[in-house]
Amino acid sequence: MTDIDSFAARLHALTDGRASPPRVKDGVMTIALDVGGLGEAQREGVSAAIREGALTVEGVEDVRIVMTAERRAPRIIAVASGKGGVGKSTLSANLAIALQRAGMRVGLVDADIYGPSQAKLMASEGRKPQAREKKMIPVESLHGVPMLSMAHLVEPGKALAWRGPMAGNALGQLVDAEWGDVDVLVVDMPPGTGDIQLSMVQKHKPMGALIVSTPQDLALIDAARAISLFEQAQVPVIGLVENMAGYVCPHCGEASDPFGHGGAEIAAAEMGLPFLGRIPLAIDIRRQSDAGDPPAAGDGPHANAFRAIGEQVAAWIRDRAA
Ligand SMILES: Nc1ncnc2c1ncn2[C@@H]1O[C@H](COP(=O)(O)OP(=O)(O)OP(=O)(O)O)[C@@H](O)[C@H]1O
Repeated sequence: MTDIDSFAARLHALTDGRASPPRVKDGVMTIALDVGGLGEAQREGVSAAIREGALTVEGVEDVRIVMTAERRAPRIIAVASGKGGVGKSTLSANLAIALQRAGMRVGLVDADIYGPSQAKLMASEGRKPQAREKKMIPVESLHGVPMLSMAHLVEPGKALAWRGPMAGNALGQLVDAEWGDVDVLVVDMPPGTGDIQLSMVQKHKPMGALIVSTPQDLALIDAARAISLFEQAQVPVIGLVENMAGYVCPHCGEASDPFGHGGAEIAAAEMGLPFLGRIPLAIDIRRQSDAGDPPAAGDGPHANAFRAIGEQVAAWIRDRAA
């Protein structure tokens, strides 16, 4: 026999937070289950598992599962780094596209309130979000990923002189927008471990975080700081990505490692975290990013590098959401 509290904890894990807290009256346990987005077989599988577990709770003779199709908020995947300029925004944009190509419904939020760059990277500059019932409606990007960034709200080139709480509110508006049937929201975090990052992990509870670093020691020390922020907030770190690894000269073909080689993979192993892959330092990646044409949307070795990372993240999300 199980007690109701331990069953409630198991229920949460079993349903990925889709179930209401269980209530028992006259031997009947009642649970509301949000089945929005679940297929028939998944609904039946989850219901059967709930029923089986519920009947082991002391005093429960029958189980009533009320299915609701309430839309749930998208799951958040935060892309973070300790240091600025290591390629978070580049990875976020390409990850969003790679996840979409892996069959997920993806949205993108630029949480870099003071230095937004996603509108440029995703070719959606100049678009203005509409609002419905006080919620923003994301703008469409050229690549079919709905997105929101401060860049869609403020005039280009204007500096934002906001204090922490205002920036936190702005982030809330971007994240709690009208995301429709989006099931995964990739959030491009600002660098470091300040107010926005705290408000992100505390208020918006990402499902997982991806950490980007360049291979050299200094960047890795900062990455460790970002990892510890997520770990303290009990946000699982999906893994580490090494960016700007290895440079192949487009003229002579000679390979060099301006920022060192393999540092992030070693650091990931030391911290017991998965290493998800490396993205080379390549002029084409910079050029295409500046032109609003993320490599992941095309073909070739760079697209493949982002796709391989996207597939691992998609598998991680599916594992957790199953
Ligand atoms: N793998 C790469 N090869 C070549 N250039 C790259 C690569 N990754 C990123 N860049 C370039 O480096 C610059 C910084 O990248 P990006 O803006 O993605 O970093 P960031 O960590 O988001 O920066 P910030 O801290 O300012 O938000 C950009 O000009 C980008 O095009």
